[in-house]
Formats: sequence, C-alpha cells, structure tokens
Amino acid sequence: MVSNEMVDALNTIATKFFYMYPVNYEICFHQGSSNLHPHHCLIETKVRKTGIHAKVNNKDNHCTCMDCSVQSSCPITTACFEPIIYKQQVIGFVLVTPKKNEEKWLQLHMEKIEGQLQLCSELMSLKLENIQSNLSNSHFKDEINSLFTFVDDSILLVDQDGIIHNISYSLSALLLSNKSEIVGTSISSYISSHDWLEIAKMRVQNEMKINLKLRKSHKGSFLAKIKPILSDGTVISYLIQLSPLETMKEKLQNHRVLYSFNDIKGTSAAIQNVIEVAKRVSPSNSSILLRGESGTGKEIFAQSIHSESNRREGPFIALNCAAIPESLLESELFGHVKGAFTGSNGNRAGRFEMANGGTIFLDEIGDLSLSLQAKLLRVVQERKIERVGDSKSTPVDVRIITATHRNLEELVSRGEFRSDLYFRLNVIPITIPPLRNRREDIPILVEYFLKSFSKQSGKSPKRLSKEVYDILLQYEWSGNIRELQNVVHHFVQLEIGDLVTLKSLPQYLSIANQTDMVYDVSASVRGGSINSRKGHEKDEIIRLLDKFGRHTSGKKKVANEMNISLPTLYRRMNKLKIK
Ligand SMILES: Nc1ncnc2c1ncn2[C@@H]1O[C@H](COP(=O)(O)OP(=O)(O)OP(=O)(O)O)[C@@H](O)[C@H]1O
Repeated sequence: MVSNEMVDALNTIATKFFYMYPVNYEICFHQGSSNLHPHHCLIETKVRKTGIHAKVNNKDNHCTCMDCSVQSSCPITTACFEPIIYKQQVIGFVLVTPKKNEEKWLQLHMEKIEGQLQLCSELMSLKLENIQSNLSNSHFKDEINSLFTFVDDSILLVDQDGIIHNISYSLSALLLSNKSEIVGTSISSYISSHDWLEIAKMRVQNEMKINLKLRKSHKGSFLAKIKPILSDGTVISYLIQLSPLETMKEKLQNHRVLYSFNDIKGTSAAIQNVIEVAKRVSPSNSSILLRGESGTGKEIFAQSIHSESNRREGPFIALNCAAIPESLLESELFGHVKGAFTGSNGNRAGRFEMANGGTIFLDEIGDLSLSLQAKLLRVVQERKIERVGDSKSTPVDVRIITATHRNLEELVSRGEFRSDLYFRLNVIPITIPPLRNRREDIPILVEYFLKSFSKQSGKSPKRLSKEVYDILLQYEWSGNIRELQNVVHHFVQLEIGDLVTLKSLPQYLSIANQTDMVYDVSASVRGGSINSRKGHEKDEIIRLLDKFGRHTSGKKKVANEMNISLPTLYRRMNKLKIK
C-alpha cells in the first residue's frame, strides 16, 4: 500500500520538521517495526487503534506504560506518538524520542514538539494523497498517450501552460515538422495567442468547438474540438482534435441526419398506400424509380427507404443530375484521376464510390444526356465504375434509387432516354401523388410545419384564421409540399400576432383566393374558376419577371417571391406559355 516513493517523501517531511531539535524521529508503518521502542508496546497499539496521538513524559508514572508488559525492558522514558492518516485510516505513526541525555529538554518542550508533530502528520497525509493522485493521473496520461499511436486523426495534448505533451503523426505532418521537434514546445508557435486564450479559458468539462488557423500549415482553417481533462475538478490539460473545415462541410452534407418514414406526414389513403409499398420494398436491393411532381417528397422517400434498408449504416449519397453542368457530371458521378482534364489536380472519388456499401439517390434522372445514360447503364449492369481518365475499373456495391418528375416513357418514345436503362432503373416504380390529390393532408402538414418552424425560431406556434385555412385547402399547390412548407415559413417569419390572417398570405395566394371567392359565389363551372385563376397567376408571373428580369437570377428572385422552387416556376411558365 505504501510505496518506496511515499516512504522517501514522508522521511523528507519529517527531517525538515525535526532536524534542528535534539530528538530522533521514526516513521513506523507495520506493527512492531520500530527500532526505538520494543514490540508489543501498549501505547503504539492504542495509537494505531484510536488514531489519537499520545505523549509520555515519564514512562514510570504513565498509566498506559504501567500496564504494559514490556515496560521494564523499554528503553524509552519520554516520547511523542502521532498517527499518520491516509484515506481515513491509520496507516502508521511518527514517533519522536529525545536524543541521548535530552529527556529533560523534551519534557520541557513537549507542547511545542507535539504541535510540530501534528502539523508534520497532516502534511504527510496530504503528500500521500498527492502522490496517489499523480499516480492515477500518470496512468490516465499513459492511456491518453497510447491513443496517439492508435488513431489517424489530427490530435494533440496540451497542458494548462500551453506546452504540447503529445501530437499525432498526421498532425505533425500537417505542421510540417517531426513529432519529436514539436513535443515540449509551446502551442503558441502554432496558433495565435488569441486562439490559445480561447482554449485556456475553458474551465468546465464540456467540449468546445472553435475555428482556428495553423501558423505552420498551408492547409487553411480548421475546426478544433477541445476536451479539457480534469483532475479533482481542475483542468490539467486539453485534448484537441482538428478537422479541416472543408472536410467538415462535406461531412455535414454527406452524413446529415436522414429522414425516416416517421417524418413523412399525412394520413390520406393516397400517401399511406405509397408509404406501405415503399416500406415493403426497402429491405431488398432492387433499384427504385420515384415518380412525382416537384416538391412531392421524392427525396424524403429515398432517404426513408435507405433508413429502413439493411444498408442503413452505410452512406446515403444524393445527386441532382439537373443541377450540375453536363461537362462536370461524369466526374461527379464516377470520379477522376489526376490530369484527366484541365484543372484535375488530384485523384477524386465520385458519388458512386462514396456511396459504396450504401445507397445513391440520383434525382432528375430524366435530364441525363444520352452519353451519360450509356455510362450509367454500364455501372448499373456491371456494378463497376471507371474514374474519368482511368482504364482500371473498381467494383461498387451500391443500391440505386432514381427520381424524376418527367414522363420517362414519353422520353423513351422520342429517343431521348435509353429504353434499356429505363427498364434497369424502373424495377420498382413508386409514384408519389401531388398534394392537390390528397387535400386532407394539408391541415396535418400545416400544423407540422407550423410547429417545427416555430420551434426553430423560438416563437410560440401560431393559429390560422378560418379564411386562411380555406384558401390553403383550395389552392392548387403546383409546387406541392415544398410550396406549402414555404408558405407556412412565410407566416411564421412575417406574422407578428398569434393569429395568421389573410393579410399575411403571399400576394399570389391572395389573388388565387379572390378568384376562388368569385367562383364560390357565382357557382359557375369550376373550369371557369381555374382558368381565371391561371390568368391571374400568369399576370403575376409576368409582372414579377418584368420587375426582376428574365435571366436566371431574376427568375430565382421571382420563384423566391412566389415561394416556389425554380423548377416549379419553369414548369408554370411552360404551362402558362410565358416566354
Ligand atoms: N409527407 C411529408 N411530410 C413532411 N414533409 C414533407 C413531406 N413530403 C415532403 N416534405 C418536405 O417537403 C420538402 C420537399 O420534399 P423533397 O425535397 O423530398 O421533394 P422532391 O419531390 O424530391 O422535390 P424535387 O423534385 O423538387 O427535388 C422537403 O423539405 C421535405 O422534407
């Protein structure tokens, strides 16, 4: 229990206390281990048992000594005993006796020596606790240090004074130095003093994240995750992990929290039937083609299918084929090798490789060029990809989910989409109904979005006036759930009061409303109403196009103003024949 290091430390303390007095001292741990007094000393037994100190002025008239069996052979006449307490137990005692012919001195200064002895024993207890906690700290440090040889992450261990105690090889490479050159130096050689102050301010056990720049790295900014390491409630060091900010961004994009079927709201038979089919086919590896207008929830279905499949632990990688220029799409899908084309400085994995072991979701598949369709067909058939500029093919284990709002059969009949690819992708077709065909879901969706937006913005949920509800129920929703979501967002952001009234409606919805009111009142044929609403919608789009311009950024502003997506605006312009 008591190590040599502890015995040495206690001896040093005792020497400091008593070297200037005419006394001998002895530290005894085991019963009867003393050189100064005999075995079976009754006072020693008492001190060990009770933890109370004892003094003997003269053994001849000391009551305990008089009862002691070894009194006659005991060489000590005068002495002081002080117990050593550690972890609330008596582990030994310190015995002070006079040097030769100094009994008188000790008897005269007994009180003083007693006081010194008491202090000395308290210090000894503290020292023992200190040694023990250093010991456990050093075990802990050993464990942490072993981490540095085990992980590939960029991590370092710094003490409260900013001295680096360990660093992983990957981080020392980033700092363009050897590990041995870095350990023992100050962290302020590598980060700004402002960043170090931020770290050193941490006094709690929580983690903290800050952005920082490394002075000696060419790699730009990092996200630093910092974990203070505590001993007895005080910070003794900091474990810091660095991730390049670029990678963090990619991580967030690629490994964001995925939707599951529980997130798909709606109780209509139309949506419930689709959910049931999707759930049934989730576990298989078959390719799925999701059909449906823009904003009906194709991506949320794709994510839910992945979350319900056996590949749920693997990646879910989404790519909108219409959002990427044709010239870059091939390398985005299949990756490229260094020098494959101008600007390709290094090797890069494509989305198929990233999705290995998981699911790839290719949205707007109907927009793929014929040449890329041929390349995709090869991947679908052979489950192997070839990076652009590489002759080697790499096997990939990926489930393919595709989606489109376009009529693929029509594209096939016009020769714009390969029929062989169509059959390969359309193994399980799932069509998501537009919102106007399941109006009974509108109140549920409105309530759901109201709640989640209010929660996000820290506002209390608002109520909708009956007039507003009526409009939402009657509106055509060509942008589907996304459009409804945007309208609710608009309410939550703009309406100051608790009740959402007509004046908080986006302008184009109010116009649609006025037309519907005419329809309701006149009880004219419904077609007439829709036509006049279309007329208003057309006027409104033209007005906004005139205002913001007909170039892409102008159209984006129009779509924004109308709370619809850009593709929806294009579709509406097509339908209403707006040039
Ligand atoms: N049934 C639903 N319940 C709750 N939220 C939904 C539902 N359907 C769609 N959403 C939400 O509506 C928005 C649009 O959905 P999503 O992006 O999946 O549609 P999409 O059909 O893929 O659209 P696009 O074809 O334009 O890419 C998303 O924010 C999604 O979370």
